[in-house]
Amino acid sequence: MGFLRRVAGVSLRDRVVLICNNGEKFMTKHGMQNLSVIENGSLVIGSDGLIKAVGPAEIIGAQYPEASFDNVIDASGMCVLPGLVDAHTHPVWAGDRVHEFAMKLAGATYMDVHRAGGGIHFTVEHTRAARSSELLASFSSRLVRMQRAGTTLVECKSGYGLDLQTELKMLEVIEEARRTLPINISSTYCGAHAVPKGKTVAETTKDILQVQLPRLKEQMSAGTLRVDNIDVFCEQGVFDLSSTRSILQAGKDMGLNINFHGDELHPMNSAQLGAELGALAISHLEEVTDEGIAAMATARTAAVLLPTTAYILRLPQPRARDMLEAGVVVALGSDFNPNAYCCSMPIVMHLACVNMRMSMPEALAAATINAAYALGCSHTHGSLEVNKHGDLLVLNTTRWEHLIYQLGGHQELIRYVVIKGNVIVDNGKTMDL
Ligand SMILES: N=CN[C@@H](CCC(=O)O)C(=O)O
Ligand SMILES: [Zn+2]
Repeated sequence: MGFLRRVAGVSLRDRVVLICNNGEKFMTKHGMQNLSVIENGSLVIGSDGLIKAVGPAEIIGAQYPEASFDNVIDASGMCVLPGLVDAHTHPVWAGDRVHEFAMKLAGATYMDVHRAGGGIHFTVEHTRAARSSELLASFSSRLVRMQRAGTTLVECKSGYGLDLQTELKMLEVIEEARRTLPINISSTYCGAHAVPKGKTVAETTKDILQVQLPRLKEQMSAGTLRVDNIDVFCEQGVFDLSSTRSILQAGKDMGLNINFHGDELHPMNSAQLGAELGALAISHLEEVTDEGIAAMATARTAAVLLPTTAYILRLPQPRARDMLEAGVVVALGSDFNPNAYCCSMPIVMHLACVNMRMSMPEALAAATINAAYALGCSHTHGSLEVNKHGDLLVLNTTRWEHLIYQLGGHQELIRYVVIKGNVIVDNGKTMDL
């Protein structure tokens, strides 16, 4: 047992929700409805932060006497889940947009605000002016909030720079957080988030292809920046299908995963384009067509659904049920951004269940294994299986469904958040349900 010299252990008398137990990289409808759960289980995390064993408590207990552990969590009467995965966020920015929330409540649409020079443009102005240290400070506190709500892996986009200098500043801030904070980060270049004021789509596309992406490539090759995904906001009045195609293809040629915004406010055939380009994921899809759904199912392109956006903007709900029936890999994201200010995946799952008609097991699979798949990380994250990261939540309840059922109750329900075997959040409270 040499490798177990410094072991963090979780010993349980109750339920461990594995999600899946057969090395699945994603789950479709049937699997999502039949999550793998062990009653009275135990789980062992090694000193390298990876899961070493998980199974019935008697078997694991015999293999690993408690004396071999640095840290033992007795989770009797509680339940254990994989850390939540947030597959879509815009968390690096300066300047909030609470004034625009008021405008939208009074009837303005998202595009009304955008065309009037607000929305993304407002945030770009403030983010360009902000120092890296300010961006890092606010970004870090948002990440801490996400961790407290159970997120252990989060996708983080750039996209409030729209010029080389600010896009790099944002990506460097994301990189710094990745190096210094426990939460796992998947980093996305989203230089095509909007067409900057005073520029055309053609000029912007040219700048991205000829200036921004080549510079990114240099920094990635030099090892100074790690970027995982490429994103474009494919939408009427933003990037059309042809500019979206050329930017995504160029990113793919650099080794980035395609993961973009599509079919949100208008049907754009984004889903078909993504499927054709081998996109790992497409987000939003409120306006996806039947053909788009079929194409995504065949290509195994994940649909990252964002219930907060449809809720806040009063959009039609994404067609989660049709996607699940068609065999699409459905994932969830918070879409945290100055328009949709939500750091909580438990709230996102609740909205997905009520507004998009997903069941609680479907929502949990969409916020764990399928969200990890959308980020190309489901071989290491998204379920409690041997050799995956020891990222998990311990809840103050025997029924994990409380995490979704109790709208906004996650702070009291989450007792521990563990990332790679380290306890990151310890709420030390007991509660009455
Ligand atoms: N739709 C485009 N992008 C974001 C909103 C960004 C913003 O409004 O700042 C989204 O996913 O909802
Ligand atoms: Zn977004």
